[in-house]
Amino acid sequence: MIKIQSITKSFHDRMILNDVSGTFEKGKPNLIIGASGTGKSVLLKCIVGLSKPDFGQVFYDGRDFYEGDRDLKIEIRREMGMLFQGGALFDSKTVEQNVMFPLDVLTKMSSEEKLDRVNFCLKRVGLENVNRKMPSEISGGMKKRVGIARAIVNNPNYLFCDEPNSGLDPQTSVLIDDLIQDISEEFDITTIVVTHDMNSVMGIGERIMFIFKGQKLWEGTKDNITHSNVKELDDFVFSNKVMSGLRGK
Ligand SMILES: Nc1ncnc2c1ncn2[C@@H]1O[C@H](COP(=O)(O)OP(=O)(O)OP(=O)(O)O)[C@@H](O)[C@H]1O
Repeated sequence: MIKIQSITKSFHDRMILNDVSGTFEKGKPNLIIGASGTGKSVLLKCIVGLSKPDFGQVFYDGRDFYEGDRDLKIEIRREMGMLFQGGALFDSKTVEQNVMFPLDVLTKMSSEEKLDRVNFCLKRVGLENVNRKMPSEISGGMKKRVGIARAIVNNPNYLFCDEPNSGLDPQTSVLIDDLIQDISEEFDITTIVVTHDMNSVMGIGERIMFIFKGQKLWEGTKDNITHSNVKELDDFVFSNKVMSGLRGK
């Protein structure tokens, strides 16, 4: 479980995050949603340690990340897997080399052990016989799968996905969402997904935190998101044409 407490962050005297608290549970995807520019990515960066909050704490299963010493930070970082926007694969490396990269950097595993683990993860995301392909030779959806395989290759306790569906067609998006959900459950990972995709929200939104102008205005599930009585959330949810149609607008 990840717990955040009173996360506050400004850039050049402009407050981007204002006193955001909450918990992200193990074994499921926890969604952070909100409109563009509302502070979701900054919040994710504060959580993973890429941007230090001006105020507030982040606890990884009780371990205070920012108060911890260098060794604790390294230990927690080793337990993180990240899926970046666009997959962020190394273009000059093969699929196999891309997925193996964290093992090369973070472990002392033998070549055979690394290859076994890479093949296990590629199989888990539904990719086989693509080890020697270059990223330029595979589709956007396959790149995302490779990104997921790389994110889980080192057995993370925590998985962070920033807009995992960007650039994907709706059908492929659903497959990627389902994969993220299944993997979180199967390997008992605390997963945080940043998204503004209502399809994802209605698909895998068992735990949702809604951010509006740097503040947490609501949290709940996909089942109660449509009757929250929070105007800003309604505006966000029903700006989606499908959702608006369901509401009978
Ligand atoms: N390093 C920075 N310096 C100054 N301002 C920043 C910095 N990083 C982010 N911001 C500002 O913080 C605000 C929130 O940005 P953020 O990227 O978190 O939005 P977001 O909700 O993730 O949006 P999107 O869905 O479009 O990615 C924006 O106004 C952005 O310009």
